[in-house]
Amino acid sequence: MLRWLTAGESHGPALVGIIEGVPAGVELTSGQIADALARRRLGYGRGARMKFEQDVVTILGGVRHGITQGGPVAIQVGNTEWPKWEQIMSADPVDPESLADQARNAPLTRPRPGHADFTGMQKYGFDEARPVLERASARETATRVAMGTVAAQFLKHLGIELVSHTVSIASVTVPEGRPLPVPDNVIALDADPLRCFDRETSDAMVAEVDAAHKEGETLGGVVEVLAYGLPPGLGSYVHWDRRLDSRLAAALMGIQAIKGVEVGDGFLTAARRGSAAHDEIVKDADGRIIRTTNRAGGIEGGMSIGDVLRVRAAMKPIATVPRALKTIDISTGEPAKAHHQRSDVCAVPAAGVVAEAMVALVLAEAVTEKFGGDSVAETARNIRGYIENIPASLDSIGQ
Ligand SMILES: Cc1cc2nc3c(=O)[nH]c(=O)nc-3n(C[C@H](O)[C@H](O)[C@H](O)COP(=O)(O)O)c2cc1C
Ligand SMILES: C=C(O[C@@H]1CC(C(=O)O)=C[C@@H](OP(=O)(O)O)[C@H]1O)C(=O)O
Repeated sequence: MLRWLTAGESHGPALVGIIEGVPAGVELTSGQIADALARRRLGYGRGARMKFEQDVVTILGGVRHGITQGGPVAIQVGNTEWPKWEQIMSADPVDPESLADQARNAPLTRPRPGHADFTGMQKYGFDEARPVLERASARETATRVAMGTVAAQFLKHLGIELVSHTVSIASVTVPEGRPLPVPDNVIALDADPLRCFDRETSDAMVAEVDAAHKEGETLGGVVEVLAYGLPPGLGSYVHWDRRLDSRLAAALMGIQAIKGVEVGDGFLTAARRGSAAHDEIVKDADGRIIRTTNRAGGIEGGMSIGDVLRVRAAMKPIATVPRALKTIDISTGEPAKAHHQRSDVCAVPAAGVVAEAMVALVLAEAVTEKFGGDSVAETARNIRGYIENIPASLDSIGQ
């Protein structure tokens, strides 16, 4: 069993994550986690905070000399902005006088539409939005990417690799039918300003972000995560919460600002006729059982089928719109404009990296569930044994 938790606030001293159930023997260094966090900071359209803040990674437990030991892996991601927030976000009580003259401490009484601010105040009994936004902020996704790096390293040992990329920014979309990016494309993808593999589309996306920025607007978009090298049979059809697709959907939907998830061709499939909607089963020249297409995105009956996994997530436009939206000032009861200090114009490329981490975590959990193993060598052996025991009449792997 693999489980994980995150804690920490956007402007607190640090974020922290613990992942439990990672087998021993996985190669993991703080440098790898720092590299993954740097990828999350990429993307044309991200705000000022990405430039002046650093993610400081410390592995607090579970790893020795670059190898997991089988115990919980604890990772701290320090906020370098902490000194400015030390009093406002202090865990221990502070003298209210010491805060009085700091503009930063002004109560946030103009809740921002599209954020957790207003309902969070109602639900938790706060008279301003600071305590809500501190935890609701997507700053927390730094920890998810750190946890996801552990999962991805584990999967890599088993020959499973992930790729994420940007499919659309607002209405600018990669044309249908382009070949999917493969793990070898990752460096080029990360070098693209929007993490989009299609040069022309990427240029159009940059122009779209510039136009939105100029007009005080924000943008959303769609990201896709692909997983290569999965064995057939992760997840199950026997119960709804064991389905791999339902677990992936929940994980992706659990990312701040994600409003839709598709598996494979998703909503497009609903508009097709049955004969053009599924992936027919045939034999190739070597007698191996293959699919003619991958419209299902590598999942049938809630299980991986051994083909490329393909899931998409749709992100809404950033809710802190510079051209501020209407709200009510809770301190006066009067109409007002929502609080706005700064924000990303577009965080879709970063959301792709977060989505990749969430998919890695779901897949790592599904792998440990099916194959177990206290060491990664044992997990790999169990996978090999399973594959070797699939009868020749059902062989879709070509062992
Ligand atoms: C990587 C990432 C960065 C984000 N950056 C911002 C931001 O700078 N400003 C903002 O208002 N929302 C930002 N968001 C989105 C908010 O966190 C999100 O809109 C808010 O939590 C409410 O969305 P929800 O209703 O889906 O929870 C970001 C989301 C992600 C995934
Ligand atoms: C700090 C990060 O993202 C933040 C997510 C976020 C939000 O409202 O979700 C709002 C912004 O923070 P602030 O309101 O302090 O400018 C982003 O910078 C990060 O991703 O590391």
